[in-house]
Amino acid sequence: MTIGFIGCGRMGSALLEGALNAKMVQASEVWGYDPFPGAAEALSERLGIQVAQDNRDLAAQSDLILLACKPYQVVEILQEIKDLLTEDKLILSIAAGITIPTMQSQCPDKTKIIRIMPNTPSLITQGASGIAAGAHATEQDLAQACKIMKSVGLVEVVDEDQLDAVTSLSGSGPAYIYTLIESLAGQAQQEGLSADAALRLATQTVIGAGKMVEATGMSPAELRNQVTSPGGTTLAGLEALSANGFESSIKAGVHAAAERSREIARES
Ligand SMILES: NC(=O)C1=CN([C@@H]2O[C@H](COP(=O)(O)OP(=O)(O)OC[C@H]3O[C@@H](n4cnc5c(N)ncnc54)[C@H](O)[C@@H]3O)[C@@H](O)[C@H]2O)C=CC1
Ligand SMILES: O=C(O)[C@@H]1CCC=N1
Repeated sequence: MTIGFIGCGRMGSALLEGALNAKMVQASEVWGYDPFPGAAEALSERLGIQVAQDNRDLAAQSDLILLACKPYQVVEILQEIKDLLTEDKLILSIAAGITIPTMQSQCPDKTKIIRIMPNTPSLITQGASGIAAGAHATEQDLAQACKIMKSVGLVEVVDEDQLDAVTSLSGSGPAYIYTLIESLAGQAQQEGLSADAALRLATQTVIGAGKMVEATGMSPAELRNQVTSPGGTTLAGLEALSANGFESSIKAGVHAAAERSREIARES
């Protein structure tokens, strides 16, 4: 099997490295193309992959073609490689908001397509991705796509219409958490901590709380109760958060991102 990466930017190179680490393929069976000078060449020097001359060369060489370019480039690139898409090839796309029907409409009738919504922690193998298969993709195709994504983190197989929710949660979510860390650390500084210590403590608190949910199997509500003593500091903090709209702000943020994802899909 050969895998080609159309776009060797942040996400493309992370997934490429993940596929190699998972030993799905040898470096000599991986192709990369990126018009940005040196992008694919740098991966070739570091990891030993092959550099394609252009997207057509890459499509001809690859059994599995992973679109890791910007969303607005997907249709144009599929038009460019359309005549090379034989029935055995599998297209994977991580482009936000570009639906399987939109991609299918640019490809030969039976083209196998799988759509993925990853997130940036995939760059450090801590990703959380949603995966949805198109009508012509087989169970084996889905298993291959899952294997690539599992090499960089957690994977949930979903229906395509659930990918907007995945985008609004785990796709955009790292940005919400960075904002949370910034706010926690910023206020702790006001309360007397140094900037560095506040950032370290805020970051580890987010990591530790997430790992508690994962490791204990307890619900977030049960874990919250363990922290909250009657008449204590946590209760005072939680009440102030609630009075200032914490939960409703988060719900509004996730909803706005999901709506924007649906809107981008309609426009594509
Ligand atoms: N950054 C994020 O949080 C997430 C990004 N995505 C999706 O991942 C995709 C890639 O995003 P990033 O890696 O963050 O962007 P990036 O800008 O780092 O990478 C995109 C790459 O595509 C290359 N490119 C431009 N024109 C091309 C062409 N004609 N053929 C081949 N390659 C071409 C660019 O030179 C660039 O290196 C996007 O579609 C985005 O929607 C999905 C989930 C999360
Ligand atoms: O902001 C965006 O549109 C992309 C999709 C998910 C994360 N970044």
